[in-house]
Amino acid sequence: MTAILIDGKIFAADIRARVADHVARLKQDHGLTPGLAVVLVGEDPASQVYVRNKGKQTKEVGMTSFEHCLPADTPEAELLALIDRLNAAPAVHGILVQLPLPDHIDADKVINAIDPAKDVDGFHILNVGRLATGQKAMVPCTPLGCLMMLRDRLGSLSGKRAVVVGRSNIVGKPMAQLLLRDSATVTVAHSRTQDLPAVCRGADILVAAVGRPAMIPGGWIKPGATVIDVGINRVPAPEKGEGKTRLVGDVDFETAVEVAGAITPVPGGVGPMTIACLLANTVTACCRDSGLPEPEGLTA
Ligand SMILES: NC(=O)C1=CN([C@@H]2O[C@H](COP(=O)(O)OP(=O)(O)OC[C@H]3O[C@@H](n4cnc5c(N)ncnc54)[C@H](OP(=O)(O)O)[C@@H]3O)[C@@H](O)[C@H]2O)C=CC1
Ligand SMILES: Nc1nc(=O)c2c([nH]1)NC[C@@H]1CN(c3ccc(C(=O)N[C@@H](CCC(=O)O)C(=O)O)cc3)C=[N+]21
Repeated sequence: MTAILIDGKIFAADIRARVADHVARLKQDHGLTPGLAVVLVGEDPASQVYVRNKGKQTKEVGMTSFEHCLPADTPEAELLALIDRLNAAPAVHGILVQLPLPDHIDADKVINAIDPAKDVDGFHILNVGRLATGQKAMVPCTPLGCLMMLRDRLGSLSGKRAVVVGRSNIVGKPMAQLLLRDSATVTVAHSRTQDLPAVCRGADILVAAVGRPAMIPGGWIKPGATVIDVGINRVPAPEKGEGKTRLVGDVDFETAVEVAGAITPVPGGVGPMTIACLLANTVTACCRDSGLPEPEGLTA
């Protein structure tokens, strides 16, 4: 059996087109342009690439992109002062502070300083609490993208057995909340989970968000399961030449594709959806801010 490939690139392009449509209407009917501010502290090359990509895609859908790249030794107080300014800026509807932050900065403090209405990452404690209690929230982009692909693939998730491997605040926990909200039976596994292979084999829906290259082999997957691979791991690729690397997920794609019913590839799966959902959240934030109807089908 060979799994159906869930193409995140095509899916994300469709979301971006719908976002662009809504942005055009906001401009035409209300003279509004949604704005997204991305803040990067430090010079991590991978993060710089992501920030550049986000800026490019933000402009492509007709929104305004504000980029703030600060040196790695920026004092926490200075970052907090920037967030205050962005909170107060009417042209900024969404704020994203790229994680991880340098060690001398308290990430929780920074995240909770963002106006919850502009928290397009959905990491602010108020949005986390709203999601957990079923109130209208800003939903974290990566889990939101995964949920959209799962709903598209499976229709209803009700009663399905879902296993999320990983319990981070940015992926695993909000993913579990979204699956629970759609009435899946959810198990959250992590580094202390006993007999992880058996836990995974029970999953109709398996979401891998660990950060360990190809750690989940086909033998851990229930035949026909839907597998969402969130992992983004850069590994050496000597076959491409000396010093070259390639991206792999947390799932061992070659063996998993033989067992799963459907699977997301890496790259080209969850990653592009994350950025598309960030743009969607920014439009949603802009509409909520102005008391206008939100775009349909772009929120959880
Ligand atoms: N595609 C995208 O858009 C995005 C991709 N990512 C990628 O997703 C992956 C996960 O990211 P993130 O959630 O931030 O990572 P974290 O490092 O914050 O969390 C990793 C989780 O995996 C668990 N874990 C680690 N080792 C094992 C193991 N051997 N068995 C079972 N569980 C284990 C940890 O358990 P414990 O809590 O017990 O330590 C932890 O809960 C990374 O590869 C990251 O690059 C992240 C964000 C967006
Ligand atoms: N505040 C905050 N919010 C985030 O959402 C956030 C963050 N910090 N820090 C880092 C992680 C990681 N992340 C990715 C987004 C897109 C791709 C992506 O587009 N990946 C492409 C490949 C890109 C490449 O080739 O390098 C793909 O999978 O096809 C990957 C990873 C968002 N994150």
